Amino acid sequence: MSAAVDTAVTDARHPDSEAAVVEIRDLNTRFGDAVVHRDVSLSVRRGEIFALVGGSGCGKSTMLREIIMLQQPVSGSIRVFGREVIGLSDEEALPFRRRWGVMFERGALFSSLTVMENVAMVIREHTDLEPALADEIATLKIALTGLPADAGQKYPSELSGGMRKRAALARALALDPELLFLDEPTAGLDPLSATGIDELVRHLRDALGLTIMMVTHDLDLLWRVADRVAVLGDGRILGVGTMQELARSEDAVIREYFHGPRGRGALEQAWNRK
Ligand SMILES: Nc1ncnc2c1ncn2[C@@H]1O[C@H](COP(=O)(O)OP(=O)(O)OP(=O)(O)O)[C@@H](O)[C@H]1O
Repeated sequence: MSAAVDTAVTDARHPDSEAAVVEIRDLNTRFGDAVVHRDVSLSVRRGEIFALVGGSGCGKSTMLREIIMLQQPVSGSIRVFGREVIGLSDEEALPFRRRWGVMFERGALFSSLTVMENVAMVIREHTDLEPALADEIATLKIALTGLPADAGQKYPSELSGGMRKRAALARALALDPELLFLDEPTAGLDPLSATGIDELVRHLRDALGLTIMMVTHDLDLLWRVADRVAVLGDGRILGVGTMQELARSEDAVIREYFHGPRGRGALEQAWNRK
């Protein structure tokens, strides 16, 4: 591992608590005998786009699910906005759920509702706003994601994959979150649509001052938007740093990830863009 990545790992293990929006310490997760996370520690700082990467089945989505309280780890600490979230009741979890937005891999839109109804539903569920005002806010959120004005009246099945991702993002933004979780935001998209989502993610962070934590396999997305990246493997964090730092790492798994055939292609494109 290079010195730069070493420093970054140390930094992640002893995060600056004040600036950390998500802070994970000594997280252990097991399913039966299968160990998924062993003493994993990392932190996501306010305002950054932080990505979690690693091979299939290494526990990225599980970690996301633990942070958003859909699943419980065996042990460890997960602090969000400075407060421990492990073990909270549904009622105690509600104020947290209002402060973050989540976009799941498959969008998780209700197929029987229009895009507008999907977004407005979240606003109505969590606020006392009049339906007309909830619809107005939903329209704004839909526009914010770059969808055309008529998209609100369409059903998810009438949209392209890229438009569905945008609609899911509009729903994740419904309650003006400070923190956004994205699970594979570009999965299943053609390169052009994926590039549009890359730009949108960065634009939303800059325009709304969001903190974004995402799980992705998309190396182009990582090069384009991630401020810092954590590589998960063998239950541990193998390295944390900028893409430039990680690309210089001597860790065998990280090297394979960044310098294997797919990684090389993305690396070349990243250099060509400079
Ligand atoms: N509820 C569960 N019960 C049992 N095993 C589970 C459960 N959820 C996840 N696992 C296992 O935990 C491991 C990590 O799964 P997870 O979905 O977090 O991986 P991932 O890194 O997100 O993978 P991918 O990149 O393929 O989406 C896998 O071996 C998976 O089979």
